[in-house]
Amino acid sequence: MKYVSTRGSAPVLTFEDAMLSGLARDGGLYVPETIPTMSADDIRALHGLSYEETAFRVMRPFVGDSFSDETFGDLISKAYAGFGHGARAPLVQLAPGHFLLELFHGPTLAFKDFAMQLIGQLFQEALTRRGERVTIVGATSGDTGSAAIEAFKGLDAVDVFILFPHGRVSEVQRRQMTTPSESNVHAIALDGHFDDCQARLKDMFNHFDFRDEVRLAGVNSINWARVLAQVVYYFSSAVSLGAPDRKVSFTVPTGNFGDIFAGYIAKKMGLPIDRLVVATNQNDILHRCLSTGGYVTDTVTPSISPSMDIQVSSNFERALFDAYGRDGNAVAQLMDELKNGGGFNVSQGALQSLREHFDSGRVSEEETLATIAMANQSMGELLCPHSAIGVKVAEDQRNSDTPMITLATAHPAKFPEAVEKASGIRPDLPERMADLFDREERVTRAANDLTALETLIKDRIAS
Ligand SMILES: Cc1ncc(COP(=O)(O)O)c(C=O)c1O
Ligand SMILES: N[C@@H](CCOP(=O)(O)O)C(=O)O
Repeated sequence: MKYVSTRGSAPVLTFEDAMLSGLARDGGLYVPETIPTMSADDIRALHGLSYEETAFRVMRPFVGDSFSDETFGDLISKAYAGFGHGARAPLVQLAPGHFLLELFHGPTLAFKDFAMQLIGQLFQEALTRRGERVTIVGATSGDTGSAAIEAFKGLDAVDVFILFPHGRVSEVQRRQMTTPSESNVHAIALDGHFDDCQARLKDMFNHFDFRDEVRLAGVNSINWARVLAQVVYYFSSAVSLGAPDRKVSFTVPTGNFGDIFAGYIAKKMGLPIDRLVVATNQNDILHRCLSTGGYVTDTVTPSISPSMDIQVSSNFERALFDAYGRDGNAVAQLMDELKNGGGFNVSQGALQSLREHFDSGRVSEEETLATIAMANQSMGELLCPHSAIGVKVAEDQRNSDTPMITLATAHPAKFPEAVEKASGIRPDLPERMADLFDREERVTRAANDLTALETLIKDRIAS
C-alpha cells in the first residue's frame, strides 16, 4: 500500500512513513494511492463483531507491511481498552429514523480519542523498532490537543508540543492539556485563533531545516492514520443498522473536515452511504463553498462550539484532490491561491463531484442552544454544542427513506456553560476526572511568531 501527496510532487511513502511524516514535503496531505474495497459479503461479515475486530478488518488493508497482523491486532486492543463503554461507539435512537453515534466515551471525552489512542500505540511501536525519536507538534481548537497529550504523555520516543488559541478553548479542554505532569508534553497558549496555530504548524513542516533538525511529526488529521482510524465507526454504526443491505446517511459536525472525510473513505470502500452532511457553526466556509463554489476565508468568530471555530479546513484539500481527478498540480494551484489571496473558486466539474457526496448546513448560536434544549426535553439526550449542530442539520435535512446517523463528537461536560445555559443542567465530568479543577496547570504563553515558536521547541527538547 502506497501513499501519495495531494500536491503530486512529494515522495511516495509506505503507511508507516506517511504516518511518521505528517505533512508531505510539497505541503500536501498523504492519501492512499488506491482505496481498498470491501464487498457486500465482507461488510455483512462484520455483523456481531466487536469494535476492535471491526477496526482490524476495516483498517488492515491500508497498513500494508508496516505492522504484522498480530502486532496490529494487539495495538488495536490496547488502544480501546480504556474506553468507558463496552461498545466503544454506541448508537442510540433519538427519533424514528434518527440515531446518535456517541463518540465521547474515550479518555478525553471526544471523538479524537478513537484515532489518537491508536496512533499513540502505532508511533511507540514503530519508533521503538526503528530506534528513533520524534517531536510531535499539534494545533488544536481544544480536543485534538487534549487527546494527543493523553495518548502520548510519558512515552519515551516522543516529545509533544500542542499549540492552542489562548482564551478560545473551554476550561475543561485547557485543563486537560495543561495539567498532565509528564515532562515530554508541553501545552502552548498562542496569541491567535486556531487557524493561526494550524498555519504555524504547517510553516514548521515547510521549514525543512527545523523539520529535519527536530524530526518533526504531526498528529493532526493531516496525518492519514488519524483519518483511517475514524473510518471504523462509520462501518460499525452502519452495520448495526443493517448495512450493506440498508443504506444510511451521516451528519457530521465539521471543522477541519477530517471526520467527514473518513466517512467519504468508508463510502469509497463500499459502505452504502447515501448522504454525508457537513454541519458547521457560524464559521461556515465549508457550507458556503458547497453552496456557491467559492472557498473564501473570513475572520474566525468565536462561538459556543469552539472546537469548530475554523476557517481554513485542512482536509478539504483531500476532497478537492479527488474532485479534481487526483490532479496534484491543480490542487497545488488552488492552495497557492488560498495562501496568497485568501480563497479560490472550485471549478464547476469539481463542485458537481463534491455535491455527489456532500450536503451541508449552517447553524447559528441561537439554534445551537435551542437544539440542546429540544434534544434534552424531547429526545432524552444531553448534547454538547458541536453535537447539537449535527442534530439540528440532520433534523432539517433527513428524509424518511434512509436512516440518519448524527455523530456526537464530544461529551457535554466539556462545555458545561453552554449546556447549562440551554438546558438548565450542568453536566458532571466522569468520576475519574473529578479533580481536574484542583490539578496544577503548566502552560507557556507564546506569540504568533514562527521563529519564536521554533526556538521555544528546540530549547525545550535540549533541556
Ligand atoms: C467536538 C468536535 N466536534 C467536531 C469537530 C470537527 O471535526 P473535524 O475537524 O474533523 O471536521 C471537532 C474538531 O475537530 C471537535 O473537537
Ligand atoms: N477541532 C480540532 C481542530 C484540529 O483538528 P484535527 O482533526 O485536524 O486534529 C481540535 O479539537 O483541535
